[in-house]
Amino acid sequence: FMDEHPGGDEVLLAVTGKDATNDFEDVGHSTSAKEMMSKYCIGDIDSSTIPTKRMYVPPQQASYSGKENFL
Ligand code: HEM
Repeated sequence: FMDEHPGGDEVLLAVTGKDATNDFEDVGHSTSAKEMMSKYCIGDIDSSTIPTKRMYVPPQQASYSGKENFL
């Protein structure tokens, strides 16, 4: 989906490994963008497994071997 995302791949990579709900909502995505979500949904998070203490999770960019190799 990164190659197809109209907002580009960098914004998606910046929120890997965390709940990106607020990031998604802050952009003000269109209704059709929200409908696309169901196509890409791989599951729901069991809220009872969410740690009460917030942990900082840095972007998981190290394993991405995409276009930065060509820059
Ligand atoms: C599977 C999840 C996502 C889908 C299906 C999606 C889909 C889209 C679509 C269709 C657009 C074109 C504009 C629109 O129709 O609203 C768009 C634009 C954009 N998206 Fe996403 N998006 C997703 C996740 C995210 C996330 C997590 C972020 C931020 C971290 C993000 C940031 C943006 C930005 C910055 C734009 C450009 C807005 C503009 O130029 O006006 N998107 N996205």
